[in-house]
Amino acid sequence: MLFKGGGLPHESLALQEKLFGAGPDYNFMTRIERFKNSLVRVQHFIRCCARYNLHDHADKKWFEGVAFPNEVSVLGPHSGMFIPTLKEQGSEEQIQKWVPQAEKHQIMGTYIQTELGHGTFVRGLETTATYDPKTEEFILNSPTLTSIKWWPGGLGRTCNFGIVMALLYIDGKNYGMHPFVVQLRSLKTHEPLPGLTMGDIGPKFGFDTVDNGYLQFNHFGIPRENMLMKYCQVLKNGTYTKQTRNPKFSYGAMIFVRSMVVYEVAGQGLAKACTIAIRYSAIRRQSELKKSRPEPQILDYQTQQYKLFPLLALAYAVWFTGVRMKEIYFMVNNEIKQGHTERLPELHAISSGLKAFTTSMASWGIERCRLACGGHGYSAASGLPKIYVNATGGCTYEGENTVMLLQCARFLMNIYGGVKNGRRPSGSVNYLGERISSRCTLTSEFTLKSLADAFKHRAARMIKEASERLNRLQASGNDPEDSWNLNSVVLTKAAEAHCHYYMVLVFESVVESVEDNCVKDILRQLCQLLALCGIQENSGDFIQDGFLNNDQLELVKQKQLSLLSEIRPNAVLLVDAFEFHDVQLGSILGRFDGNVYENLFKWAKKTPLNKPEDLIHRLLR
Ligand SMILES: CCCCCCCC/C=C\CCCCCC(=O)SCCNC(=O)CCNC(=O)[C@H](O)C(C)(C)COP(=O)(O)OP(=O)(O)OC[C@H]1O[C@@H](n2cnc3c(N)ncnc32)[C@H](O)[C@@H]1OP(=O)(O)O
Ligand SMILES: Cc1cc2nc3c(=O)[nH]c(=O)nc-3n(C[C@H](O)[C@H](O)[C@H](O)COP(=O)(O)OP(=O)(O)OC[C@H]3O[C@@H](n4cnc5c(N)ncnc54)[C@H](O)[C@@H]3O)c2cc1C
Repeated sequence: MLFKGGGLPHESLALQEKLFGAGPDYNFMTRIERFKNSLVRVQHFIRCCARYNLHDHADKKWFEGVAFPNEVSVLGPHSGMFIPTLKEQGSEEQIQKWVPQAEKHQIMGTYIQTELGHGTFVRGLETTATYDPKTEEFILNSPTLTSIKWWPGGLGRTCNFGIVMALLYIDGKNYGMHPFVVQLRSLKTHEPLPGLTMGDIGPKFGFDTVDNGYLQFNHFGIPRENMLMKYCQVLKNGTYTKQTRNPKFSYGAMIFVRSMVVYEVAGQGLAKACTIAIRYSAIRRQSELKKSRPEPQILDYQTQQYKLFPLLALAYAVWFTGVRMKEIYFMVNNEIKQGHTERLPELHAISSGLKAFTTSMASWGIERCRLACGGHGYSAASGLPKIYVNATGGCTYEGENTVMLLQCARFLMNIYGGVKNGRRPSGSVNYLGERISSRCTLTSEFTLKSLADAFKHRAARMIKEASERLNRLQASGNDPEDSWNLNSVVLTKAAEAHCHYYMVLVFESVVESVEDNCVKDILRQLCQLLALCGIQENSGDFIQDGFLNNDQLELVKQKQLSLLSEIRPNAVLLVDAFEFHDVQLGSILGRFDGNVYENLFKWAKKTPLNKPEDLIHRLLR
């Protein structure tokens, strides 16, 4: 109950739905079968929402976790981007018009921004929306090959609506990127409307159950009322008005999804992979530890613990950080709604940074879990390939990770520059206003405070050095843009150090808040392990300025190893605490009942290659 709290009733309801738990095995389906099967579950999910009166977004999420295990359905872009953008960027009238239809799934939408030629560089997008005061329409057009919209989830076959990001032109003047609600397909025939060329972009690394699509506009007219007008308006006569608000408000949908991805994608993905690998390591026996004794569980090998327990600690850390990220998002978004925009830059920076930092760590961690499962980890029956291909998409979508780290670094450089000019930082960066201690106080006790302080020191130093290096590059004659590029590796590392510190701090605060002493002790061990592994893996960063000395590094190593033995008795319980149902794990290796071998054998017998098939038989005869 540490993790799920109020969500359990909805999860249990979903688990009662036969259509979700049973059915054909995902691994034996072709892409088209996977897509169709997902659509069947989407329709059933929609019926369940009506039957069980599920309106609240969080309640639906619990349900979705069972209905679409380890995959994104077309409901992802609809409920994660289309509806939130309508709500955040639409006027009251527009919200009244579209949101109820969208929430009842009478219209299905997606978020259409990326183009063939540009994804990262939003200001480089080329799709135009030209206002015609005579017809009171915006004419959407794709002027070049590279302006064809490319990637939006659900665009290929499913969605009949979309929010299209396009450059607004009035009277020949470019007003920049704006969001437009566009009907794409007939509500009767589901055919694309005339003036639109659209379809699926083809097979991908993962995301098989989503029809990511392309869309080309050929002078396609939409009513004036379809530009989302909360922040900017185009009047009938073509007059453009805007509130004196931050132009980056039109990027709001991206901040929302980035904030959610930390928990939904990185936290969940890594926790599932750890559950599978640790449960399996308690079942699998191999080799000899002692002569003439039974083969040990592979989880008893120190090297196996060294592979998996730091990932378990990381899974807890990312999970807690994801929960905190969601809270911050809703808090700051409420402030923004009330006109207080001061914390928007910080929200953008921390959501960009954490999205990048945690999805990269989770992808790397999921792959290590697979390796830790040996041969059976390589089988689709482990469930790990599916978890990996879907989670690793999070490193790219919603802002490619390097680019996101650089956005975070940009904020850190601004703040650090301000501190140099006497401004006091606050929130997640308040430590940049503190004096950096030059010596580490770490002792063999390894208090969580002293560990967090070590990460604070590392982040503050790396940010300071990145800023000073930037200044030096400029002082030696490089222009600001070249200096930035020549410093960008250092900048991304500074941003990572900041995010790492943030994650350790969140974990520490969770441990401190736990009242049950037994749980607290176990979580403290995990938090210590997370921090100690972080120090060891990045030891250069901690010793470079003499902050940590060799004796302290030796202590770090010793404590790390002793924690492995201390965590071992609780390891399986610690993954059970995530409370993933077998349906959600989709893994034979990670089954709760531990009945791995019998089920692997049953599963292999079902593989389609074992069925009589004429052509294969003839070729082999
Ligand atoms: C319930 C939801 C669950 C969700 C769970 C997820 C499950 C999965 C579901 C669906 C799966 C897939 C969804 C994927 C959807 C997509 O991928 S949609 C497309 C996303 N595209 C991107 O993310 C593009 C990335 N690029 C950008 O964001 C920007 O172009 C850029 C930030 C890289 C640069 O923007 P630009 O306008 O050029 O800005 P700069 O000149 O660099 O900076 C100017 C200042 O603006 C600040 N800023 C930038 N972005 C924001 C922002 N979003 N908010 C606030 N402020 C921003 C920037 O820091 C600069 O500030 P200063 O001048 O003060 O330094
Ligand atoms: C599974 C999936 C789902 C998606 N869903 C949607 C969707 O629903 N709607 C939608 O609109 N889009 C969607 N996208 C598109 C996605 O948002 C973009 O692919 C993403 O933002 C990355 O942009 P890009 O493809 O242009 O990468 P690129 O920018 O071309 O990245 C390639 C390389 O260039 C580097 N690079 C680029 N710019 C810089 C820079 N300024 N500084 C340093 N390095 C740089 C990157 O770090 C990277 O290594 C989806 C993508 C995927 C993979």
